[in-house]
Amino acid sequence: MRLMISGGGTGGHIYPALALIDALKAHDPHAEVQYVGTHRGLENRIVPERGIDFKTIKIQGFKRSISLQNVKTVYLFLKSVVTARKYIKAFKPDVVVGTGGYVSGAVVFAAARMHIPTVIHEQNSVVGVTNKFLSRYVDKIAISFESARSQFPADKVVMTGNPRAQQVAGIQKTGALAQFGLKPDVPTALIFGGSRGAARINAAAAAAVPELNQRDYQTLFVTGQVHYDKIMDRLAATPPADNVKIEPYIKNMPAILPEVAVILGRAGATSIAEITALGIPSILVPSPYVTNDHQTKNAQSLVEAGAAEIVTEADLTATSLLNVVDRLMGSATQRASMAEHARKLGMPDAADQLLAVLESVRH
Ligand SMILES: CC(=O)N[C@H]1[C@@H](OP(=O)(O)OP(=O)(O)OC[C@H]2O[C@@H](n3ccc(=O)[nH]c3=O)[C@H](O)[C@@H]2O)O[C@H](CO)[C@@H](O)[C@@H]1O
Repeated sequence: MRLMISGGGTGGHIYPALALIDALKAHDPHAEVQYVGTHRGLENRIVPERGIDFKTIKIQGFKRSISLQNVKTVYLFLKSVVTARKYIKAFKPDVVVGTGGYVSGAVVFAAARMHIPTVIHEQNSVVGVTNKFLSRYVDKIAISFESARSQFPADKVVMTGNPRAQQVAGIQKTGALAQFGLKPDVPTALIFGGSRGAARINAAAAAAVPELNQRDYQTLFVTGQVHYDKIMDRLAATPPADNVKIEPYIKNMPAILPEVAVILGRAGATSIAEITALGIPSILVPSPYVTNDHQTKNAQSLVEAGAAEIVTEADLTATSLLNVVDRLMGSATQRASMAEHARKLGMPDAADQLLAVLESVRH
């Protein structure tokens, strides 16, 4: 199969695309893949590192208010459709897949207009702007939450789950925490705010470091690349002890996750696919800054199943963070129960399901 895939901006759109590519290559070692992203998004760093053929398009999102910027956005969108057509003509894909982000809008739209089979993958329970726009033009729409179904044309929707779930499911512990100087046999809490880090989670976690230093559990606190220096400056007077490690970004999250006892983090859809595929107890702090508050809805599906707890961003302080993390780290029984409930929501064959959708639309 010749697969062109596009998804950009944040890790939540990129990692599902990479997981699908891995699954395709496992089934068909001769498959050819081209990834189209932007030069500004995280994909520009993550995708070429994996040796995947990577092309870029310049594009920007719409501002919610009427502005001159929107005129520029429309111009850039039309221009990017022209660029996408050029890439498609040269690569000759059998199928074009979009996993979200503005860039996938231009690529998938161009492909649909050229009568090339198209599929989009929606990670969230509330549909993103780009996928909503594309839903009119594409052949099939793969979803990860049942609640997304009614927001798309019914005849196109297939429930597949998030392919990242399959990539992490069943991964065994390898002692990967040792690379950060942590002990593999001591329970570890992972604190991170999605693929880009979250200022409020960082502030609460940084203020909690003097206390975390005293705990008999370990903490791995991932700040997000752009926040790292600021957090380390802030902690100059109260540096982390040996049981607390602070990192800007984790490159190989699938290796780390099976070793984590509890996650405190955002409720991004791809994080949730990982949490449920592996059965990790979680404390979710939904981002209030996303479209239609979709992270709260993502999180609620886990809370209702007894798999997670929610702390709102407004309630998140060093004290509330310590209270909830201490409580879960102190109760192996509660963790085991949450883990079991989380695992029940997991979709460990999601990448195969999505591959089947790709095969079904191929001419
Ligand atoms: C602010 C924002 O717009 N967030 C959206 C974005 O979140 P975001 O990009 O944060 O995505 P998710 O939380 O869904 O996924 C993050 C991904 O990055 C990985 N990771 C994270 C940190 C790290 O150091 N290393 C690493 O590899 C995680 O393992 C995971 O695979 O896309 C999601 C999926 O469409 C949406 O649900 C989120 O609402």
